[in-house]
Amino acid sequence: MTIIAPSILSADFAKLGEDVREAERCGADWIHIDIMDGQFVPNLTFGPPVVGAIRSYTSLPFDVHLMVNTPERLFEDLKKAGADRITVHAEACLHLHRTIHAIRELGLKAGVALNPHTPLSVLDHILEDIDLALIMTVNPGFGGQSFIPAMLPKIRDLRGRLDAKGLHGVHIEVDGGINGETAALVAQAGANALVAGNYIYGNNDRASAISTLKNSAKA
Ligand SMILES: O=C(CO)[C@@H](O)[C@H](O)COP(=O)(O)O
Repeated sequence: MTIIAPSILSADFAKLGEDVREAERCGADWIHIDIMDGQFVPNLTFGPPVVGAIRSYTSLPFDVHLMVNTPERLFEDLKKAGADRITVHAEACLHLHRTIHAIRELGLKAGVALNPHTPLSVLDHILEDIDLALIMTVNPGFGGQSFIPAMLPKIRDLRGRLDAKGLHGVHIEVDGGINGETAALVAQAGANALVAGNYIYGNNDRASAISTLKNSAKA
């Protein structure tokens, strides 16, 4: 079953807790939380205190996507705030293997995100060490951008590499421009976790948006 993770970047920041609760009621599987530092990406969002503030609104796993430089400085605070999985950008980590293990040593699931231009080969020697690979299907920083179709062969290639190594438990997550049409394409290519911001939070009927994503991914 495909995992649907609404990105709260597109939620109403004035009522984040309620929007997170609603996502759970509407059938979401994870809550995707975008933390941006205004340096690694041009946008700035929030940090661990806000993650902690919304924790009591849902029992869904918190899937934290760190678009920040030196991400390791946030790990302990994010754990205390209730994060379940933390994804760092390969481009932001000089010592990626060490960084991933620092997440796992806290008892959290570890993911690595790749910008559209970053080759899969950066994951070659750490595939066994990760719980999730996040293929960015837009350039990170903003919601509401258009899906980059050139990411489809990248997803397919990653699925092949994971299968070849028998790593069936590693999630392939995609993020950016996911809607009813692109959900089907990325799922066919091998993605099993779909992040969607605008498509869910921009829709008055969020339950129907989530079920459309699930059905498209299944088709
Ligand atoms: O990480 C990001 C953007 O950098 C995403 O999580 C966006 O929030 C996705 O938004 P949509 O493209 O689905 O509107």
